[in-house]
Amino acid sequence: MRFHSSLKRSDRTEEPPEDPVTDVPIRTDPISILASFRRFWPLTRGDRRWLIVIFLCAVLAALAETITVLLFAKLTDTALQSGDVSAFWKPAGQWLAVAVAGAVVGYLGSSLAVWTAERFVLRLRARVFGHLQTLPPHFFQRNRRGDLVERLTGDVEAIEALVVSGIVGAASALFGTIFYAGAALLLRWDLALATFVMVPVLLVVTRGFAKPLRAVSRRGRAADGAITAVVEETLVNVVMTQAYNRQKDEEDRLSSKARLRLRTAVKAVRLTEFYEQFIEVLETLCVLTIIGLGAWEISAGRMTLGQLLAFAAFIGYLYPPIRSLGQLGLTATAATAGAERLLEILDAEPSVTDPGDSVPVPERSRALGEVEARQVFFHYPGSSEMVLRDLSFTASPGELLVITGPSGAGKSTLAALLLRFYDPETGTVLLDGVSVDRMSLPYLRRNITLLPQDTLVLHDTIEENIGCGRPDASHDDVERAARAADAHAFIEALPEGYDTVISTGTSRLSGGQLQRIAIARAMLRDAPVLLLDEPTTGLDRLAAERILEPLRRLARGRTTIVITHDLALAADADRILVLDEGRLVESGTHTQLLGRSGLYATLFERRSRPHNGTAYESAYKSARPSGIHWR
Ligand SMILES: Nc1ncnc2c1ncn2[C@@H]1O[C@H](COP(=O)(O)OP(=O)(O)OP(=O)(O)O)[C@@H](O)[C@H]1O
Repeated sequence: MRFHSSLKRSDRTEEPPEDPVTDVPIRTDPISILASFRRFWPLTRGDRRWLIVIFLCAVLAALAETITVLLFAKLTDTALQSGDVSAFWKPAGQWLAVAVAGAVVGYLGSSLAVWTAERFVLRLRARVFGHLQTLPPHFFQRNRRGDLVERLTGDVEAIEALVVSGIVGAASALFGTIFYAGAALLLRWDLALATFVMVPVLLVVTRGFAKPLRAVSRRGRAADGAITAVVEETLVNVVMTQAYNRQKDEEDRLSSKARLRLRTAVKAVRLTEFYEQFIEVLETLCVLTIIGLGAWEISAGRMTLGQLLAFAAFIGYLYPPIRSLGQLGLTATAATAGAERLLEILDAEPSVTDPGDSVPVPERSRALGEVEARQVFFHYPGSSEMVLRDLSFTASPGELLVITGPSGAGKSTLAALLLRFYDPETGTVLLDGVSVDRMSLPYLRRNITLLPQDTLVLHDTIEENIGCGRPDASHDDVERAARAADAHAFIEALPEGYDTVISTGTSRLSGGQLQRIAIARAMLRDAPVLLLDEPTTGLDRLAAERILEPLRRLARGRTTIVITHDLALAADADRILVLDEGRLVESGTHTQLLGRSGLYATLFERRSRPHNGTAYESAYKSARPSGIHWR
């Protein structure tokens, strides 16, 4: 079987060094503005015609501006200098008409630019979010959730500033530069050339600012990510924070990241402000040069006052677009920091590929539920430790299989392989005799229902939380499933019943009640294979017993694989597999395994006397008749 050995950046064993303050890996291979642009430009597909319209608007707006300056010169030289009021109306009317036309195209261009930019953000966010959801569990173990959230929000917008607003701004600045420079050259090419010497100075200065700004932006983006990560982690663990009086520690943790953000923000502002003021001084120098030269030319009779004012206006107009071109360079530089962070997500590869339509099973059909592992060897990407070794077993349709063993034996890893979050290095996992890597992922996962240790709750109503097991389910279906899961009574007792909104961490429901909601969801889903990962973890014996009856109903007629340390659950399994250090060391029924005096018997013995006594064992024995029986 195929193994994905071509590890991407995020999978490498050798991790890049981390920034000591932001805890974010430092990139050693920064990407260029052009490369960032090329990677994200394809996302503008579909809006390129609007970009052309925006460019046209920019051309027309610059043209309108140029014409108004020429009309202003005409007015000065005719109506103002001669004192002939009748010469005022025509150029004034033309000026107004051109100004209105310029305002209309300006409005159109700006609105379209914002619309296009927002659509780009939407698409990019959807792309990154979509890709994120295909990534394997170990990607999320290595990246802090809050930092990923920041990438999806702040970094996405930074890239928009490069790709859409960037080129729109560049086009508008470029057309402005061409028109105003052209008009200045036409008016007085010699004077114009004399003032243009500032341009190379401007370019050199902009280049000099780009590198330090890029470094400071990268640290700023990383600090934003670190702040979001700390807030997110603190909110998720708020109970622990309060119980351990860690509020001050959490505040300090946030403050250290916020101070870094402050330092980088101040440094960035200082850099850009210094740049701005430097350009202001250059501009003033330029205007003074024009006035000096112009006064000399007027006194020699080679220039009219109107021409001088128009010329000065063109040069004055010329600087903002040149300056914004320079600023765009800085914005683009800052955006590459965001691009690097997003590409770390987009370049991370899913650990499995979906064969999609080339499935060897009828896509709509329901599997029979035979699950098999054949000589499976597996280690996690980026780790050389073999977690599963030569593992083979078969679970027949309808069979109840319990997988147990010491912590770290590889039980949850086996579940991850059955659901194909990973492919084995060698060996095969099969459903109904077909290797799982030959069937589409939706088909495979539709046929296996996972009930994980921590009940997965959507921030939604109970109705939706159960109903998402089968999207076309009616309220009656939901209620039937809830009754079968022994959840109906407590749901009905809630003031808002099935419309009660629940969410992870803030739910009003107990662990056992949440489990029963998850069981109802699984009932609706009605998959032939059921994978239960520690279904009784976190529940006391009474609550555990209470969910066993609905679990038993759920398991009926399905292949059920229960991963558990709770050997009370193992008693009625058709077969128990005992894993140790990734190997299958024992297999048999509860009675057979106890008789062998091997690892299972030892684990059972140890778990039966957790408090220097036999309380658990006697409770277990007495509990058996009431609810521990699966069948
Ligand atoms: N993402 C990962 N990357 C590298 N190693 C991992 C990863 N996840 C788990 N492991 C390692 O794989 C081994 C098996 O872990 P697994 O969670 O499957 O054990 P388990 O039997 O389910 O343990 P427990 O009963 O405590 O849940 C452990 O040594 C663990 O450290």
